[in-house]
Amino acid sequence: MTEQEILAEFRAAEALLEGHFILSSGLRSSRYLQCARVLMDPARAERLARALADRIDPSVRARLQAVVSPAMGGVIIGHEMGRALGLPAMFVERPTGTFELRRGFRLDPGTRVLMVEDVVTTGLSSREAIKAIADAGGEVIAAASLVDRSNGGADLGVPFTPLIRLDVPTYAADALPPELAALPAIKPGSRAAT
Ligand SMILES: O=P(O)(O)OC[C@H]1O[C@H](OP(=O)(O)OP(=O)(O)O)[C@H](O)[C@@H]1O
Ligand SMILES: O=C(O)c1cc(=O)[nH]c(=O)[nH]1
Ligand SMILES: [Mg+2]
Repeated sequence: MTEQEILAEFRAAEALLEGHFILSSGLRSSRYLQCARVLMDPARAERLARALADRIDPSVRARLQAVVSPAMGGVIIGHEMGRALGLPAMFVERPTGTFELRRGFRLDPGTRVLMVEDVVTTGLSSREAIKAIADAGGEVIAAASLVDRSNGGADLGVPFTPLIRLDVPTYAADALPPELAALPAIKPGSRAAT
């Protein structure tokens, strides 16, 4: 799948949003990739997951034993990556504020895991998910996401494969450009605001 074809999928899903967004990290942006809209079409979700799975280094792919993704945004793409790779797919969630494996999901010690996100901006959620997987006994050997909007800034500590990289600026809340400050801010994601 080419970058143009991937972007066309996002456009067709009306997932490229413009406005004033409060991101998971607290940073602000005039653009938001709403992956839930992309993934609401199961055929599209399957197509994009197959394209993402194809990009993972084959020598890494061959060693993977499980997919684990951080809820909420990672759940659907994680499940589709499990389908594409023929692996079990689990998720970590944070009802108490810190990601943990619940619902009877478990990892045998040393299970080699692919951590799958929908979007990576600062990489904080990915790193938190990787720690939760390690705490549960898994070994994250690679990470993947639909979108990398970190502008090369996210170090996840493992090889990281995004389906598409998008160059989208972010701003500290106290350093907004005037056109952004003029718009009401909305926070689409589910991380509790601090
Ligand atoms: O790289 P980061 O700076 O951490 O930002 C990316 C994270 O933000 C979004 O999740 P969010 O925390 O908004 O919650 P959700 O997935 O539960 O909706 C997205 O799903 C990633 O997990
Ligand atoms: O950083 C985020 O919270 C974020 C950015 C984005 O474009 N899309 C998303 O789902 N989350
Ligand atoms: Mg998330």
